[in-house]
Amino acid sequence: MDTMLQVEQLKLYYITLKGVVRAVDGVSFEIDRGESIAIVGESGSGKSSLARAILKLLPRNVFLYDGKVILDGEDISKLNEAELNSRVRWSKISFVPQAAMNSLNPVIKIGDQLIEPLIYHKGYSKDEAIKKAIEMITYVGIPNEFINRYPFELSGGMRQRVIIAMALITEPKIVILDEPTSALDVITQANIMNLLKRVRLEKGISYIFITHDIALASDLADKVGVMYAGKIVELSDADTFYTKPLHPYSQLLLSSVPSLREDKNITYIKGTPPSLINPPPGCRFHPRCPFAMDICRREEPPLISIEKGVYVRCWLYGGK
Ligand SMILES: Nc1ncnc2c1ncn2[C@@H]1O[C@H](COP(=O)(O)OP(=O)(O)OP(=O)(O)O)[C@@H](O)[C@H]1O
Repeated sequence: MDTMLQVEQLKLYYITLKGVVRAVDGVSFEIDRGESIAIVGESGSGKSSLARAILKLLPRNVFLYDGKVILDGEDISKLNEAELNSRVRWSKISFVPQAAMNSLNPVIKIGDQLIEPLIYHKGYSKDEAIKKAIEMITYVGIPNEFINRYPFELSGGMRQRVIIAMALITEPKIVILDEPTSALDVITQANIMNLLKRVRLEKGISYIFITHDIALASDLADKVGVMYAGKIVELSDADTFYTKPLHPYSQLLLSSVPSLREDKNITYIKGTPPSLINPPPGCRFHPRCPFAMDICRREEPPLISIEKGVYVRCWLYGGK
């Protein structure tokens, strides 16, 4: 197949007064052209940090940034800011950060905000950019006269559509969406999900969809990566993941989701996610794991290959 993005042993550590936070600790996965992955996990597991590490959008307190991010054959983790801005960010990968709809500039009209990436990253003239902005805003389901409105004149769902239009306007190959529906009511959430599905189908775009809501992720993803304490603990195709989750953490995550179709017992995951400054030795999940064995407390499990495309980081599946 045609690999679009390959993330290899990516690490992003932060330095703080309390110590080094290992937010992304050796994450690897790949996606083919047009394929999508959902990265799921509890709050604080490192999902947003992973998104920023892929784009090399690093805060000032970085302690370590390491690994490879190979996009369309080029390792973009080695590029400098100027190269990333001119050739990669927006043009090849767009990023919709958490709560992006609230970060639209309140004093600039929607249209002027939409054309910015085209002018700065794609070299469009203003007239060409306006034409494209009108086309895009209509495509995401907003009447074109809204390009002359200010963000406060739009509902939350409309602002999220504007953000999606902005992410798509430069025709990137990959869009990273960090909790794209979490601030919206359920009906608007469903509408935005439908829009994202349509975009995917029509434009053949790849998504990296970051969420703590695994039920939502099931709608969009071909693959699922479960993050726990900075590491991927299960990587699988979506069908296998939702029908036969392997890692005890994945099983607990899935059984904590209520379902309208089945009468099932809802369980919750006891305890809290570990500190990323002093994570537990061995498997980072062992203090919360109902199946923890001796080895889990001592040695970190490797990512074990179960079948093609299905990996799990758990001693229950072999090893020593
Ligand atoms: N700049 C930073 N400096 C220090 N620690 C940070 C920084 N950014 C994030 N962290 C810490 O890194 C860990 C991972 O955070 P991150 O936001 O990546 O997780 P997340 O899974 O996306 O969580 P959420 O869903 O709540 O956003 C957390 O412990 C967080 O407090």
